[in-house]
Amino acid sequence: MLKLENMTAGYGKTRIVDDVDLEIPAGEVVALLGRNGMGKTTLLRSMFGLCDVFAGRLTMDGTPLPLERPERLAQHGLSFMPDHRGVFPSLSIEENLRLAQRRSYTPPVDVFALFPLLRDRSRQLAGVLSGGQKQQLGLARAMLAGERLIVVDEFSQGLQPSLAKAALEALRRIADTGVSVLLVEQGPQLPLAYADRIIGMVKGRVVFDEEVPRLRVNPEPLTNLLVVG
Ligand SMILES: Nc1ncnc2c1ncn2[C@@H]1O[C@H](COP(=O)(O)OP(=O)(O)OP(=O)(O)O)[C@@H](O)[C@H]1O
Repeated sequence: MLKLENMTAGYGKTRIVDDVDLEIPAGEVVALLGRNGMGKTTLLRSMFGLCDVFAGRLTMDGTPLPLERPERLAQHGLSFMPDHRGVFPSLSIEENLRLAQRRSYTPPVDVFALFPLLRDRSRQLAGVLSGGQKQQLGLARAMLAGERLIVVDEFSQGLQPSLAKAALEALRRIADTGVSVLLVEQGPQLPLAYADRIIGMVKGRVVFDEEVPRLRVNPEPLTNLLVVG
């Protein structure tokens, strides 16, 4: 179980994320939704020491974790794919994947079956890939590294719909083995189909946290979140 308590964070002196509590139990896929500029990216970044944190605590299964950069938290099995995908452009696809792979962990999903491009072009530099192709590499890296937690910003950015669906199904299978998954997504369709919970964010605060089956019956909170704000 990942637990984030009283997170308040931003940039310089500006507070963007305001006193957010978040829980993601092992085995759950949680989607974070909200209109542009509401602080979703900043909330994810705050967990990985990538913005200024004014207050807040991160624990995994009750053990406090430092709010440190992704490469440090990777040692604990926590992976983060940022909105710019976080791939190493001057390394090959193969090298990018090898760096992400944990020695003692194999995810329950074959990333090459999911994204055949990664095998077909394994020797090519990541820097020459298109945005959608980098997204596939970034997601594969997150799946290989996230033994306990996978955090993904802008999940379906640049992916064709069938691939986005397959990738989320894969994350669902990974979660089913006890991994916590948190993803930011622009639209509600994929989260409504595959997530367990949806968290809504407005102006740096969590405004609702609802089980997906309830939202399927009554999507009003989602409509308010994404249309009215
Ligand atoms: N590096 C930065 N320095 C200063 N302000 C920033 C920085 N990055 C983001 N912001 C500001 O923080 C606010 C929240 O941005 P954030 O990217 O967290 O929102 P978001 O909900 O992820 O939106 P989007 O979907 O557009 O990415 C915005 O007002 C943005 O201008």
